[in-house]
Amino acid sequence: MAQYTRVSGSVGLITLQSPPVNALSAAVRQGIVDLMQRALSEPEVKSVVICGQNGIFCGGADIKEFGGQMSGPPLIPMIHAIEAASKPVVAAIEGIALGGGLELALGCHYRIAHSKARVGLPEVTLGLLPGAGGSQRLPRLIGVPAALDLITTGRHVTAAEALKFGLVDQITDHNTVNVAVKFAQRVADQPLDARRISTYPCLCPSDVAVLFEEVMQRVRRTARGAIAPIACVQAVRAAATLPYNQGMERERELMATLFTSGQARALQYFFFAQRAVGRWSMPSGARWDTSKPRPVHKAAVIGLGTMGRGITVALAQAGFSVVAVETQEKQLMEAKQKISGMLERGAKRRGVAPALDKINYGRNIQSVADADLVIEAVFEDMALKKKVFQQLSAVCKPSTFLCSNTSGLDIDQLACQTRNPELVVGMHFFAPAHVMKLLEVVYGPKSSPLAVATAMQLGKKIGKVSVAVGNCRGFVGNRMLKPYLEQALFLLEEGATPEFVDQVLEEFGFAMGVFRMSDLSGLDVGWKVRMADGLAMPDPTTGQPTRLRQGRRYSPLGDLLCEQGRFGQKTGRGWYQYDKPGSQVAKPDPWLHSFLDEYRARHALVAHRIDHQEVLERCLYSMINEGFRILEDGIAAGPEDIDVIYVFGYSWPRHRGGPMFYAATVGLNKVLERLEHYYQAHPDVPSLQPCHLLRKLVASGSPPIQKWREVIKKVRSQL
Ligand SMILES: C[C@H](O)[C@H](C)C(=O)SCCNC(=O)CCNC(=O)[C@H](O)C(C)(C)COP(=O)([O-])OP(=O)([O-])OC[C@H]1O[C@@H](n2cnc3c(N)ncnc32)[C@H](O)[C@@H]1OP(=O)([O-])[O-]
Repeated sequence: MAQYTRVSGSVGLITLQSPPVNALSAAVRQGIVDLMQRALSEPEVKSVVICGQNGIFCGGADIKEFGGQMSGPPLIPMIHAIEAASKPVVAAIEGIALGGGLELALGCHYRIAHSKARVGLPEVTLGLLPGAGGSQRLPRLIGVPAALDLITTGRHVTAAEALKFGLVDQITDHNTVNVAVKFAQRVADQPLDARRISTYPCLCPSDVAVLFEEVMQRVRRTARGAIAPIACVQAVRAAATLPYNQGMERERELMATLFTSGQARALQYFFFAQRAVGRWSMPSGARWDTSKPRPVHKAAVIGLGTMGRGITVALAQAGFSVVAVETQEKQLMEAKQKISGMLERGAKRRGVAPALDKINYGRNIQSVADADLVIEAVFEDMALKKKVFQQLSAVCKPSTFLCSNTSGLDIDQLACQTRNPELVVGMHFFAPAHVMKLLEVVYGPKSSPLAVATAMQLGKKIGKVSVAVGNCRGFVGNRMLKPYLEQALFLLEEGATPEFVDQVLEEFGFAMGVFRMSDLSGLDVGWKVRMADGLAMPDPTTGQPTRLRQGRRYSPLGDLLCEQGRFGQKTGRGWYQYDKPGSQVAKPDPWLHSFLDEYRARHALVAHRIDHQEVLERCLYSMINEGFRILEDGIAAGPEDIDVIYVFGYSWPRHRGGPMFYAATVGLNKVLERLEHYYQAHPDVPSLQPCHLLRKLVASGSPPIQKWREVIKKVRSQL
C-alpha cells in the first residue's frame, strides 16, 4: 500500500505504507506504480518525493513473499520507470533504506537522508544479491571498491558515510520529508539525464582486475561454502566490464541461481528464526508478551576469570554500572588490567569513549548487596557455586535476580541455596563473552517468568541473541555437543584421523572442526568434568582404561591424552602438534597417529575405511537426534531455538540454517534411516537410537519445519 498527497502545490508525495518496515510487498509495489503514473500525469505536479510511513523509508523486498508465488508488478521495471520519469523524483530516507529499499532510492534522481538513517544492501545475508539493479547502479554511483565492500559484506552504513560515498546527496537533522519536498521544488526544472545512474559509466581503478581477484579470494576464504558472496563479486564485475543492460542480464541470471538455492532458503529461515527466539515461552505457558521484565540499573559479576571479565565488559559497554568482585587480590589486579584493555580496544573500534568509569571493583561479596542482578562466574564447581549462591542470598536485597554463568550444571540446585529460588536463572555466556552473540537463558522449575523476562531483556540490551531454554545437563548447546564429540572419538577408534574428521566438518562449513576446536578450548576442561562424573577412571579390576560405561560405549582417548599433559594449544600438544604452547597453527602429529594405531591394537579394534558421508552423518545426525530429544523434553520450545543456539554459539554454518533446519533439508526419513543403520551397527551407543519425536514426525509425513511445533505439542501432551 502507498498513499498519495499533493504538497506545496507542485510536489506529489508518495508514502509507502506497510508496517513495520514498509517492505516492498506486491501491494506496496502496485501502489508505487499507480501513484507514480498519477504524479507524472498531473500537470500541476512538477516533482515527486517518495518516503516511508512511521519514519522508516523501506526494509527492502518482502522476505515473507519469497517462499510463495511472486505476484504484483516486478521491482526492476518499477524502478526503471522511476529513473526514466520526466519529473525529478527525490527519495526522503528516514530510519533505514535496505536492499530493494535502497535500490528504489538509487532509481530516484536524488536522495535526501536523515542524519540518523542507515542504508545498505544486505541481500548477501539472505543468500541473495541486490537483484533490482543495485549491483549495477551502486558501482556506477560510488565506484567499484566501495560497492564491492557494501555488497559482499551487506553492512549498513550511516548517513554520514553514505554522504561521503556520494550515495546520498544531502543529510539533515530536521524533518526529512519537508526538506525533501523543498529540495524537490528547487530541482523541479533541472535536467534529469545527468541524474539517471544507469547511464553513468562505471569508473574503475586502474588495477580493477587485481582488485576483483583479491576480493574474490577473500570472499572465498571467509564464505565457508556460502555461494552468495561469490555471486555478489561476479555481479559487480559485470557492472565494471559490461554495458548496463548486459550487466542487468548477468545480475538477473546470478539472482535466479541464488533465489532457488537451498542456502537462500536456509538464510531466510534463519532471518525469521532469529526473530522467533525473542518470542520465548516456557512449558508453564508463560510467554514473552505476558511476562513483564523488571528494569536492571545496577549489575554485578562475581568471579573475574576469563568469562567474568568478558561479561563485565559486555555490561559496561552497554552502559550498565557494574560491581565486579574477585576475592583473590592477584586475580583482581590482573582482571582490572585486562578489562580496561578490552574496554579501550572496543571503544577505539567503535570510536567512542571507553566505559571505564562504569565499573567498581571489589574483593568483598558484600559490595553487591544493592545490585538489581548478579551474575556468578566462578570456577565450574558445584560446591563452590552453591556456597556463592548462599552468600549472595544472604547479602543481596530480596528482589535481586541471582544468575549463574554455568555452562551446564543444575540451575535448580543453585536456586535451592537461596531465599528466593524464583529469582534464579542461568545466563550462559559463550567465550569470549564480550564478543560471542549467544546467551542461553536457563530457567529451572522454580524460575519465575519475571526472572526469565528480565534476563532476556538484559541479554538484548547488551547486544546478545538470547534464547530461553529449560534446565537440564548441558542445557541445549552442550547437551547436543556431547554425542557430536562422542561420535568423533569413535571414528578415531575405527580408523579415522583428527585431520580427516576436521577437514570434513570444515568443508561442511564449520569454522573449526571438532578436534581443532577441542585443542582451542583445552582438552582438560572436559576431562575435569568427566573425572568429576567418575567417567575418566580406569577399570577398577584391570586398571586399564575401559571402553564400556554402564553398558554404553565410551572412548577414553581424550582422557589418555590428558593423562600425558596433552591439553591442546595451551600445552602445544593435543590432537595436533603446535610449534609452542599457545600457538594456534595446528599440524598433524605423527605421534598421535602411532598412538591411535597402538590404541586400536590394544583394544583389538580393526580400522575400516571411513568416508566423508560417514563422518558427517554420525557426527551431525547424532547431534540432531539429541536436538529432537531436547524438543521432546520441552527444554527448547522450537527448532528455531536450537538452530539459533548452534549458529551463534557453535559456528554451525548459517547458510545451512542450523542442525534442525539441516535435518529438514536432508529429509527426516533419511536422517531416521541412517540413524537406524548406525544404531544397528553400534547398539551400545544410545545417542544413535532414533528419538521418538523424529519417528513421529516422519510418520506424520515429515511436515515442514514451520509445522514441527504442532507435532511437538501433540507428542508432549501424550507423554
Ligand atoms: C530485490 C532485493 O535486492 C532483495 C531481494 C531484497 O530486498 S531482500 C531484503 C533485504 N532487506 C533486508 O535484508 C532487511 C531485513 N530486515 C532487517 O535487517 C531488520 O529487520 C531491520 C529492517 C534492520 C529492522 O530491525 P529491528 O531489529 O528494528 O526489527 P526486526 O525485529 O528485525 O524487524 C521487525 C519486523 O519486521 C520484519 N521485517 C523486517 N524486514 C523485513 C523484510 N524485508 N521483509 C519482511 N519482513 C521484514 C521482521 O521479520 C519483524 O517481524 P516480526 O518478527 O515483528 O513479525
